[in-house]
Parts: sequence; C-alpha cells; structure tokens
Amino acid sequence: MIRAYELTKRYGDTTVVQDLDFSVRPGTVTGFLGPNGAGKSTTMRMLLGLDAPTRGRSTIGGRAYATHSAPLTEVGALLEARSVHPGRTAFHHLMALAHTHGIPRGRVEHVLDLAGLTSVAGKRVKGFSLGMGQRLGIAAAMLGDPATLILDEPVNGLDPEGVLWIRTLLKSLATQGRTVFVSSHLMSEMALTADHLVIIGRGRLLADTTVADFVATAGGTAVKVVTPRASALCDLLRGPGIDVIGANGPDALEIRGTDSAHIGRVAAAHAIPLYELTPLAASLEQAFMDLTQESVEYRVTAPEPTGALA
Ligand SMILES: Nc1ncnc2c1ncn2[C@@H]1O[C@H](COP(=O)(O)OP(=O)(O)OP(=O)(O)O)[C@@H](O)[C@H]1O
Repeated sequence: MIRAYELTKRYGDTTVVQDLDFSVRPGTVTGFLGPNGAGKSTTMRMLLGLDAPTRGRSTIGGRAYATHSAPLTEVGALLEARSVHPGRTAFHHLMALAHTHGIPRGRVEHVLDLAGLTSVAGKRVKGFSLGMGQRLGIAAAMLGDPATLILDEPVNGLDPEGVLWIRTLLKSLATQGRTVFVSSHLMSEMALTADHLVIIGRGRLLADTTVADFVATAGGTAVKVVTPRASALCDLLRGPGIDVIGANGPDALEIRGTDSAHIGRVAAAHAIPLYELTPLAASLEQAFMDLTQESVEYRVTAPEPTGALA
C-alpha cells in the first residue's frame, strides 16, 4: 500500500504538487495520470525519497521509503531519468545492483528473461534503443521481487509488442497481490491496463476512482436515439442540463444529460417510435480531456453532474 498525505512540493514560488492525498492499494494496477507537467514524476520522486516534500509525507508499506533497510526487495522503481553506466552490459548492470542486496545471479537471469533481454544481456547498454532501455529499467525494478512497483511512463519507447508485454506483466504482478503504481499520459493505454486511476492536474488531485466510475461520472454518458420524429423528441427532452451533442443524419440524435430510461418513457408517453435507444459510454480519452480542461480553469472538482429534465 502506498499512502500520500498532503504531499506538497514547491520550487521557489511555484507549487508543482499541492496537498496530494491518495492511496494505492495492493492487488490492482493503479494508473497515475495527468497532462505534461502535472507533477507525476515529482510525486513519484517524493514517494521514493528522491525529492523532499515541502510539506506532507508518504509511506510505502506503512513506512517512509527511506526507512526501508533493503529498498530493492520492497519497492521496485522505474524513473524517467535512469542512471545506467553506458559501458556496462545489461547483465553487469543488473549484477551490480544485485550485489548491493545480496540477490543471487539466478534472479538476474530470471528478470533478464522476464524482460525479453536474454539475447542482448551481454551487449553494452550504450547501444540499447529506448525500448530496450525501458525493458532493462523494468528488469531492474523487478530484481528484488518487490511487493510494490512504482513505474514512471514504462511504455515510453516500447513498440506494440513491448506495450502488450508491459500491460500483461503489470496485470499479472497485481494479480499476485503486489501494489502497482504506473504513470502515463496515454489514456487509451491506462483504460486497458489499470483498474484504478489517480488523476492530477497542475499538481492537484482531480480524481481518485476506478476506471469504470471515472468514465461514468467524469465523462458523462450519451444516449444515441434514432427516431423518425427526432425534432419532436428533441423539443420534449430539452431542458436544463440536457444537451443534444450530435446527430448523424436527420433521424439520429446523441443526447447528453439524461439516461435511456427517461428518453424511452418520454417517447412512449408521446407515442414517438424509437428505432434505436443506445447508451454510449464516454471513452476514457474524452473523460480525461473533460477533466483536465477543468484543471486548466483551476477547478479541482469533477464537472457538475449533468442535470435531469426539470
Ligand atoms: N527541479 C525542478 N525545479 C523547478 N521546477 C521543476 C523541477 N522539477 C520539476 N519542475 C516543474 O514541476 C512541474 C511538474 O513536473 P513533473 O515532471 O513532475 O510533471 P509530469 O506530470 O511528470 O510531466 P511529464 O508528463 O511531462 O513528465 C513542471 O512544471 C516542471 O517544470
């Protein structure tokens, strides 16, 4: 379990992380999302004791990271700026890390295999592509078989096969009961990988929710309606909070701000035939954009729920 308590970081007059309170639970993949510069890396660095918070604190497994006696075996981390000796081979890089914690050679070979790097284990790291470097960073994070993983943009630089590999790996690590906290700016990827989301904008918490709940509440849902009496139905439905957001053709409507049951009842009460009545879930991408647009306006709460008919 990772806990952040009012975590705050200022650089001079600029507050880059403000009063972040959240928990990352074991057994699930938690996505840490936010637009560029939202403060994700800074937060992760604070969790790992690499940046001192201006205010607030955080714990991993109930204790501050710095108090863990053998951190590699408790928390595996992949940060954006890695320090890997470019002249070392992948194998020697991992062996050097393993020595600091008394981790046996067999474990090094295992994580090289896990990361798909066995065939390049003897190659110098300076010749590695971005994707290979990411795989090596993930292998290093896994080295101590830690209960907690904190990974900053792990899919960065990976090809489609690598993206699929990391998605499957993260899910299986969570299934084993580990705490997996992974940052990304790729909404579509998080929708496929994460169960839970912690979303920040301008250093503030915008949402701490499941993927499904986030889409339902932050993005709202729309209902597609096909009826030969579109304009009559529209007139009947129109009211505060009801929005007709799109129509493909004269008979089709896309309505936001109410649900399909209500639309169905109104149509039935006025004998309006419906050829189609389909609830459309907002995509995670759309929900995220809606939410971060709010953050640009310095609002930190989720958008007002769309109202029902007056
Ligand atoms: N050492 C520093 N000194 C001053 N400002 C900093 C420092 N480190 C980060 N920042 C600023 O803090 C803000 C948050 O940066 P951070 O890297 O944490 O965001 P991020 O969400 O990880 O962004 P990205 O997705 O672009 O990596 C940015 O505006 C950045 O310029």
